[in-house]
Amino acid sequence: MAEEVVLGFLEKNDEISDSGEFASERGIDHQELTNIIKSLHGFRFVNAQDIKRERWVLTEEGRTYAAAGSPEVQVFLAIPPEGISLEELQGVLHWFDVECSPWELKFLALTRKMDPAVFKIGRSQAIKNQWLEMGKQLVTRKGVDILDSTNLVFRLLRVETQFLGVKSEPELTWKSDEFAQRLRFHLITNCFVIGCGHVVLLAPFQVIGPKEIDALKQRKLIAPQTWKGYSVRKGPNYAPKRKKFATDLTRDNLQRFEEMPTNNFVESSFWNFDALFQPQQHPARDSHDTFFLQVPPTTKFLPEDYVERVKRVHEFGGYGSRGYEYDWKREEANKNLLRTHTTAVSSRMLYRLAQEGFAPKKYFSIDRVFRNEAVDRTHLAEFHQIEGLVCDRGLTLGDLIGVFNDFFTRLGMSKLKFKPAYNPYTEPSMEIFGYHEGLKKWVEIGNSGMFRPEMLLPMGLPEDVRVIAWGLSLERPTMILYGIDNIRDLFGHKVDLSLIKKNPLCRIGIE
Ligand SMILES: N[C@@H](Cc1ccccc1)C(=O)O
Repeated sequence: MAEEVVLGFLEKNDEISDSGEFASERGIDHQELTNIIKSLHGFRFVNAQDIKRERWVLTEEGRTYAAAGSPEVQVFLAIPPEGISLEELQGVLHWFDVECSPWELKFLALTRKMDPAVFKIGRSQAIKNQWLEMGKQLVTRKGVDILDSTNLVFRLLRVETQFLGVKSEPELTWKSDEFAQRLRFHLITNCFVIGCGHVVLLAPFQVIGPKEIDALKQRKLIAPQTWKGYSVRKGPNYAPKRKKFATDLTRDNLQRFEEMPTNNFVESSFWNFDALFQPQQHPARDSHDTFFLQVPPTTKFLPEDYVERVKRVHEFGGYGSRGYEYDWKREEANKNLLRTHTTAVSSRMLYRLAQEGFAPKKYFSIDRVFRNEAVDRTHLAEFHQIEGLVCDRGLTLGDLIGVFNDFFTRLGMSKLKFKPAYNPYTEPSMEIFGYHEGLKKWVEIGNSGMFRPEMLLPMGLPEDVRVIAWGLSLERPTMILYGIDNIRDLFGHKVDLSLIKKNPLCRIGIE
């Protein structure tokens, strides 16, 4: 485990001065190490400082040449000593009489079949280098030393060795197997052509000079890249081991809950607000906070008898409540919007459950919601909510607190704070805060409560049924867990694609 390697190293040493070197010396993937460092930093197990370096990396074209040989060498090698016609040359599969092991032969064979584009570049470079005699009928090789040409590949390999931090040949095997194989392949092909293996053997480990870099850059075979890493020291919460948490969502976890259908981002104000006993003059229902739809502006269908009961509870109360004592307007309820919370789906589900006949249920959903918010480091106008609810007879606030303690300790978030809050649809209500070590402040990660009778009873649920419910941000706890201090690094167009490419996929087996 890379995390134990980091913590173990810091137990005996003051500092990891360069995460890149640390990763490559230990055969750890640097991206994986970076994620671990960020997470440890988030929990103040370590202090991490950014390091940035400008590096040259091979472009896709550069990588093909590093793997298959430079185009000019490919062309040169494809020409037999007696010469060849141009047409033939293009499709040639020429064979050199060499003694190689089977995999070496396979590599050699691969390079002989030439792509027409590579052929064109290779031919013009080979002619420019004066390696080829272009007769009317025949193309023949000139008796040349192609050390220069092999250098193209070796220059590329040298860029790569520097990038990998490889300093000598023995290091190669454990630095990168694939790279070592490629290098070996070039040594074989090029040694036998130029017959002076020791010269090229040394070449990859020489530091590449600015002139060579320039030439490679001009041929677009290399490109600059900013490499980001960390230097790491012990943090205030340092311990040689971190308690492990079950962060994976297992099939077993999921099976105990039913997933709510959250595939409609457009919702009516009725299900998003009115059914939740949210009065029509509530500020959240203003266009400053909510995105209303222009087309289509209103919903087509609402269950009429239920709408009537909702109207009555808003206006006059009932079920032991006074209601809000205002004039409830159907037009307000009809307005379409982008749902502001997935609790809109919870209200639909509970209504449906009441129609079907009550049975104890556990529901969850994870999906997108929208709010007309000013975007900053911790806010986006669209984000994801993890919604959950449990309905059964006789549930209490203690059950709700129990669920959170269990849920968040399993996610590895130990510093939690609950604060009394207000929601029109829950009583009591609690906000949940988690401490963000990086931002050095408490961050709200969710909101919760027990649904009010004014919401449940008009639906037709039995009187003793209690519903504990919560809506958590998906992004906030993720930021805390991974030490990310800007939500835009996690979601939206500024996300670093390598984060997506390199992070493991979570797959949940369904039989
Ligand atoms: N809908 C609330 C979360 C919540 C869900 C369920 C009960 C209480 C609160 C929000 O978006 O913040």
